[in-house]
Amino acid sequence: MTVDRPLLQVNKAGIQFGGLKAVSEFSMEIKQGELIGLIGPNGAGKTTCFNLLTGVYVPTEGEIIFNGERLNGLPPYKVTQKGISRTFQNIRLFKDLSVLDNVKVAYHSLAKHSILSSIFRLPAHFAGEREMEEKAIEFLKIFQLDKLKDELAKNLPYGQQRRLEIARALAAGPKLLLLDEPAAGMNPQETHELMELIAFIREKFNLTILLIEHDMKLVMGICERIYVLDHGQLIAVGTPEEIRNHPKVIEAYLGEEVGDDHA
Ligand SMILES: Nc1ncnc2c1ncn2[C@@H]1O[C@H](COP(=O)(O)OP(=O)(O)OP(=O)(O)O)[C@@H](O)[C@H]1O
Repeated sequence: MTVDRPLLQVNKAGIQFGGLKAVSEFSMEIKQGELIGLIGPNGAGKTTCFNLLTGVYVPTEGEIIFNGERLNGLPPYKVTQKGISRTFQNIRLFKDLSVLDNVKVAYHSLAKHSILSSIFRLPAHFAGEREMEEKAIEFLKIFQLDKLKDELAKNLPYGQQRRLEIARALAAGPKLLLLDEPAAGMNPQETHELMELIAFIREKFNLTILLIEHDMKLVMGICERIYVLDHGQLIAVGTPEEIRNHPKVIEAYLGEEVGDDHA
């Protein structure tokens, strides 16, 4: 399934906030279909990398090439349109909207019907709405949230909110999905189910996935390659086995467990 061409290429990208180089000379190459992990101790710069990739921050150095196009300077919504979707470390849902509407909002940008037909409520609008709703329910079924479609997002337990956020990110039709600590706050059973779900959606939607995760069992269990950041710098890239035994990684995590449990 993996095709031999980089979908994402990051060349020595970085960003400085005042005097602080939050990330510097960060390079990464991800091929279509890969499932890659991004790890590092607290404050290493992982979320900042996601913010650079998604247009939240404009890099002060280097470049980001996605699908052959330079992304530097594009606003987040354009980056999404280009095919990069994400979830957030602190879940960001429309908490007072229903589960179904949370997914429809994301799907809306892809809907075929025009604004004009929506305003005049032409038949195409209703066909578009119906199509959108059916599609949204399909996504919810994959995440076993379809029976909760009318529930307000804020009423869902934490693990389900995390799954809903992934469903919404997927509904935007990404080629590359960025997951920021998808297992945070989940119990071991939920984490195990999430691992299976990530593997499943990757196959089903022919996705490329980059995930930040502190749960080493999850990272080591599903990622093919892992990038390790420390103090804003890349200190290692390799297979889970290589990373587990990498002296710089062990040093960076000194006092923490880079084994099977939480880091
Ligand atoms: N907008 C900003 N302004 C100033 N400093 C920032 C900004 N965003 C991030 N930083 C700093 O950049 C560094 C990296 O932060 P980042 O959140 O990317 O780390 P992280 O690896 O995701 O950490 P964690 O695992 O704790 O979430 C930190 O020192 C942080 O304070």
